[in-house]
Amino acid sequence: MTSFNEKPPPTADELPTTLAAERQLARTSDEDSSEKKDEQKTEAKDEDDKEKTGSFADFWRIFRYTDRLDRILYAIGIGLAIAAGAALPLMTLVFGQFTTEFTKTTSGNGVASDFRSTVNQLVLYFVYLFVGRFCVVYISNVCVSIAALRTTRAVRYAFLDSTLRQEVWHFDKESNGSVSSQVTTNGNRINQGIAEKFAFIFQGLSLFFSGFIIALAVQWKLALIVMSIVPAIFVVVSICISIDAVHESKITRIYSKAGVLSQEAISSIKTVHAFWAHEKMVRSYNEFLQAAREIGKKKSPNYGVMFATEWFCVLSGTALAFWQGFRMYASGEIESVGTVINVVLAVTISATAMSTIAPQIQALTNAASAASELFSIIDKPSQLDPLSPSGEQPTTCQGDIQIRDLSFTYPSRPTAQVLHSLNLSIPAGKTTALVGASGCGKSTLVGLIERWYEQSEGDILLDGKPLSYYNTQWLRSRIRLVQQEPVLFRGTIFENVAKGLVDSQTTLDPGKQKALVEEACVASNAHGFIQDLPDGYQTQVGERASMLSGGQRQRVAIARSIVSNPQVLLLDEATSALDPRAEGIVQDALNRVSVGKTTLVIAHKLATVKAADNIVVMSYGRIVEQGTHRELIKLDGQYASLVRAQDLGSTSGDAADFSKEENDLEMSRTDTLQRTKTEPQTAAEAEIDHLASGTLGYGLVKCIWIMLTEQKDLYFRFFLSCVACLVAGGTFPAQALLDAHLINVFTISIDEGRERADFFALMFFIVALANLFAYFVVGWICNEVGFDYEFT
Ligand SMILES: Nc1ncnc2c1ncn2[C@@H]1O[C@H](COP(=O)(O)OP(=O)(O)OP(=O)(O)O)[C@@H](O)[C@H]1O
Repeated sequence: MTSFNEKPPPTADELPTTLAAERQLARTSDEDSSEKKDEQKTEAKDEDDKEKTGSFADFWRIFRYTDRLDRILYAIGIGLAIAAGAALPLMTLVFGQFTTEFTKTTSGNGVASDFRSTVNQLVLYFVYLFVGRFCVVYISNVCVSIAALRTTRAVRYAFLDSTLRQEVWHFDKESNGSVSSQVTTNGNRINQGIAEKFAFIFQGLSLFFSGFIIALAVQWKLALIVMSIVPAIFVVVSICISIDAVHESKITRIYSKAGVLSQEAISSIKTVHAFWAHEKMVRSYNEFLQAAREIGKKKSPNYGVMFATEWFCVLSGTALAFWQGFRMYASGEIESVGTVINVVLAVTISATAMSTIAPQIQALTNAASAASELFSIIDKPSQLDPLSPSGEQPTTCQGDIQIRDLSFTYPSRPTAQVLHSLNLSIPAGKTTALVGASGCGKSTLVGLIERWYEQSEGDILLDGKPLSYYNTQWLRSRIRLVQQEPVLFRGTIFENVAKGLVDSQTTLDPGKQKALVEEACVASNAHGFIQDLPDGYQTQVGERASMLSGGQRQRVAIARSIVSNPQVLLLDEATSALDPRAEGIVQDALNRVSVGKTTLVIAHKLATVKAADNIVVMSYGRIVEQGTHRELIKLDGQYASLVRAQDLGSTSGDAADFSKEENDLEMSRTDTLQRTKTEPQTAAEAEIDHLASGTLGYGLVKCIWIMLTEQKDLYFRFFLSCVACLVAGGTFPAQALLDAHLINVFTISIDEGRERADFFALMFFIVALANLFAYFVVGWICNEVGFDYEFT
C-alpha cells in the first residue's frame, strides 16, 4: 500500500527547517557526530574569516545618520568636553603656585598675612575650576548622550528598513543571526561608542595636549626631560589597545551568537522540553561561554602590561622630574618648587590621559565593527525588493496562472534541485489542489508564486505576463497566502485584519474600514467569536496571538487575507494544525471565501481537496498525475493509492462535513475559551514579572560572597591577588609621602638637599618598580582565575 510516507527518509539536507528550535536541535544533535563537528568548525572558521572588523570609515559613517539637531548637540557636547579636559591642567598652575607660596612661608621667606590672602585667592580659583568643570562635563554628557540615542535610532531604523527589503532567501542563511539580536546588540554597541565615551576621548585629548602646553610654557626644559616617558607610554598603550580591541570584538561576537542560541531556546521552550534537549542546549551555550572565556583570559595580562608600564613610567618620570628639578633649582634655572610641581603634575596628568582614552577607543572600535555589520546589510542591494515602487500595477486582475517549464533550486542549497521542468495551469476562478509526499516541493511552488524566490528556469505567468512584470507589493496584495501557522501581530483584532487593506482602502475613513474588516470577518467565520469577546474587535491578541485559540487565530488570519478581496488565494495546509472541530469551522470559512477566486490548495488530508476542480499529484519536484478526484480514482495511480491509504470512506476527521450547528456550538464556547485562556496568561505574565524582578533579592556583597565561597581552589590566587592589589594601591599613599619629602628638600640648604633629593628620587623609583610588579601579578592572576581586570 502506498502512503504519503512512501518517500525514503529525508537526508540531513532535506530536513524541514521551519521551526527555529528544530533547526537548533538538529544542529545540537549534529554536534554529537565528530565528523559533523569538523564540518561545523570549518564553517565557523569561514564565517569568522568573513567577519568584519570595522574601520574608521565605518565609525565615521555612523554620523551620516545625524540630523541638524544631533549635529548641534554633538558640537556643544564635544566643545564642552574639550573645555573640561583643559580645565584639569589649569589646576596644576594653581597647585604649583600654592606649593610655592607654602614653601616660601614655611621656610620663613614669606609674610603670613600675604600667604593667607594668596591661599584664599587660590582656593577660590580651585572652587571656580571645580564648579565650572562639573557643569561643563554634565552638559557635555547630556548633549552627547541625547545625540547618540537619536543617531543610533536612525541607524537601527535604516537597518530594519533594509532588512525588510531583503529578498526572502537572505533569511535562509543561519549565519545572519536573529534580526532582533542584531538590532539590539549592535545598536547598543554603536550607542556606547558615540555617546559619553566618544566625548570622553575629546576630553582626554584636550587634557593630553593642554597638559603638555602648560608644562612647556612653565618650564620647557624640565617639561621636555619629563616628557621622555611619553613615547614609552604611547607605544605600549597603543599596542595593548589594538590587541584588546581584537579580543573584545571576538568576545562580543561570541556573546551575540550565544544570545541568539538562548533566544531560540527560550522562544521554543516547549520543543526543548519535549525533546529533552536542555542538556544539549546548555552544552552548546557553555561552549560559547568557554570560547569567550578563553579569549577573555588573554585580556587581563594585556591590561596588566598596559597599566604596569604606564604607572611605572609615570612614577619614574616623577622621580626623574624631582631629581632633575632640584638640580635646576640648585643651578638657579628654576626659581621655586612650585614650577617643578606644576611641570610634574601637568606632564603626568597628560601621560595618564592616554590610558583613560584607551577603554574609550575600545568602545569606538566596537562601535565601528557593530556599524560595519549593520552597514553590510544596509548596503546590500536587494535582488527582489518587496517595497520597490517599480513594476506594473494593472487596475484589474483575472487571476489566471500558468506555469511553464519551471525549475528551481534554493540559493541556500544550490546542489539540490527542488522543482524539475514543471508545467501547470491554474485557471482563474477555479480551485487547484496540490498533493504529494512531504518534501516534494508543494510549498516551494507557493513560495515562487508569492515571488519569495526567483525561479532558476522557466516562467510563472499571471494573466499572461511573467510575475516580474508586476510591482511586488501589488502582486502580493492580489495573491494572498494562508499558511499552516498563522502569524498575528501584537495589537487588536481590528488592527490585525486591517493590515490586509491595500491601495485606496488604507485611506478610507475609519467607519468604512471597520465595515470592510467586519465583512471579511463574517466571511471567515470569525465575526461571531470576536463579538463574544469582552472588547470585540478592540481585543488585544497578545504576544504571538496567545490569547486566541488556534482556530480563532486562523480565522482572523483568513479575514486579513481576504479583506482586500484578492483574486488568488494560496492555502498552504491552512487547516492542518487544527483539531477536527476547529478544522471544520475554518474549512467552512475557506470554502466560502474561495468562491469565484483562483485557489491553490495544499493539503495532506485528501478529504479537504476532493472537491477541487483539478488535483495535481507531485512527486520529487515533478507532476505525476492530475485531474478531478473521480478521474484520478479511475486512473488508479498514485492518488488512488493515497486515497486508499487515508480511507476516505471514513467520515471521521472529514472537515468539510462539519455542520453549521457545530460551528455555532464552537462560537458559543468562545466566551469560556476566552476566559480560560486569559487566566493562565495572567499567571504567566505574573511569573515573567517575578523573573524579571531579578536576583532573588541578593545584594552585591552576597553575590560576591557566594562566588568566592564556590571557588575554594582559587583561594591562594585570591590571596596573592589581594597582596598585589594592596601593593599597587599602596604605591599612591607612598607617592604622597615621598612628594612631601621631596618638596621639603627645596626648603633646606642646597648641599643637604641634593643628597636627600637623590635618596627620595631613588625611593620613588623603587615604588615605581613595586607598582610595576604588582600590576603584572594582578594581570597574571586575573588570567588564571578568569576575572575581569577591573574587578580586582
Ligand atoms: N528555504 C529553504 N532553503 C533550502 N531548502 C529548502 C527550503 N525550503 C524547503 N527546502 C527544501 O525543498 C524541498 C521541498 O520543500 P517543500 O517545503 O516545498 O516541500 P513540501 O512538499 O511543501 O513539504 P511538506 O508537505 O512537508 O510541507 C525539501 O527538500 C526542503 O528541504
